[in-house]
Amino acid sequence: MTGGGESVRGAGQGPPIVLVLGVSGSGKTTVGKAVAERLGVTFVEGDGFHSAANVAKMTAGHALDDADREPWLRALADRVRRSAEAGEGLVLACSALKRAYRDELRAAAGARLWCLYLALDRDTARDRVSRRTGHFMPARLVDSQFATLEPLEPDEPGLTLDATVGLPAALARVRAAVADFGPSTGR
Ligand SMILES: Nc1ncnc2c1ncn2[C@@H]1O[C@H](COP(=O)(O)OP(=O)(O)OP(=O)(O)O)[C@@H](O)[C@H]1O
Ligand SMILES: O=C(O)[C@H](O)[C@@H](O)[C@H](O)[C@H](O)CO
Repeated sequence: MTGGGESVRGAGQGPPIVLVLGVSGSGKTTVGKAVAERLGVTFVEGDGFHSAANVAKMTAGHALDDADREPWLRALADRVRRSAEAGEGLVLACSALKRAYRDELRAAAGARLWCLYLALDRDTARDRVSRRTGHFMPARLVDSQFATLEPLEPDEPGLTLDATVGLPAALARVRAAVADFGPSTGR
């Protein structure tokens, strides 16, 4: 897999601040929770920071635009900054589809942001989202997610992971990247 190519250790001192990103259905919540448990750090669900208006817009089948995402990203950046300043680790599940969105979160985290990009094909994303129950995101918005997506770039510390590999393999890949982490996160 391609990706930033740096280990989490390369992301700086202290416990990691991991951004799990990708389109809807890529498994950010599923993988992010497992990674947080593995690292022994707090998991934060980015969807929980959307305004009611944003959720209503997506539920009605309309994609968010930059203006809709701006207050959401600001709130997430504040959350990330709080952990960074406290020296705490964090796993944040957040679509972060554009490079500029990730740059905003990276600025809030200082050198400690490490990106786990879950790369998924469109058909699988659509299939997963349409089968999922109890979630506001309609499958017809999956195309807009791909239209907006800017994949992880080589200079962004992190890892690009095939999102179809399954949880055990995903965790093994992350574990390899975080293997050198210190006692505050290692298990
Ligand atoms: N590796 C996987 N293999 C098969 N199914 C998966 C995998 N990862 C997640 N799923 C399933 O795909 C669906 C979407 O997963 P999840 O909710 O974690 O994605 P997400 O990226 O957080 O989505 P969203 O951004 O829409 O909240 C869920 O039903 C989940 O069980
Ligand atoms: O930036 C966005 O378009 C949104 O964050 C979406 O990605 C949704 O929140 C998510 O996919 C729904 O679960």
